[in-house]
Amino acid sequence: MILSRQSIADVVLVQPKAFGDNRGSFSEVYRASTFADAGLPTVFPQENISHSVPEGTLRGLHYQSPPHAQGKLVRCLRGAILDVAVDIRRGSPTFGQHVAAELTPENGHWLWVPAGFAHGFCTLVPDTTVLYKVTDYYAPECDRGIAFDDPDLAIDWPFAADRLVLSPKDQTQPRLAQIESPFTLETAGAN
Ligand SMILES: Cc1cn([C@H]2C[C@H](O)[C@@H](COP(=O)(O)OP(=O)(O)O[C@H]3O[C@H](C)C(=O)[C@H](O)[C@H]3O)O2)c(=O)[nH]c1=O
Repeated sequence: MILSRQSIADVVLVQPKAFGDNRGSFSEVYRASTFADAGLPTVFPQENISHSVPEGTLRGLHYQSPPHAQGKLVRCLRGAILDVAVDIRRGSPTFGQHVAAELTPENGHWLWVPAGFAHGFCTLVPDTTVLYKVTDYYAPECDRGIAFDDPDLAIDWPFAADRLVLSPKDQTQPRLAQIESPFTLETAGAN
């Protein structure tokens, strides 16, 4: 299992090793000791699966505010996504910058998105299933969002806006400049 810190060092791409043979393959996709050695959390009290039918389904950009901020460990079980993590930690030298990674069952990668980041993905093909482990429980009162098309974020989504499928909530999220992020580099913590 290879853990690679990305252009924003707190975001980590996790690449499990696959053992192939004539039957198919086997991978250890999570090992607490490896995560602990890398300074990543090892307690994920909730796990989510979302299934998106149309290609171009965009879920995000979401985060939970403290006291229920969530780190997310994201993988794609079927189909393909462009997964995006946006640094919203006030005082961070990479505030407003993002990491994007293509996640597929074929590459088997996870993306680790720490608390203090807004998260979203866009499906690249129909019938895409995403599984993600989170470091705190769902708290609807702490559910927050940022506009996927915030020009200050300059995220290069794979489809034009008129081909994207969004929830009503995600069609009306505020821009990052319009909110006061509840996170600072100190409160969100590095990991
Ligand atoms: C997130 C969540 C949602 N729900 C319920 C609330 C709604 O009745 C329904 C759909 O929720 P929502 O439209 O917020 O689902 P997504 O748009 O996929 O939201 C997720 O999308 C992006 C990618 C994220 O990173 C978050 O994990 C999460 O915000 O599931 C729950 O019961 N538990 C949960 O943990």
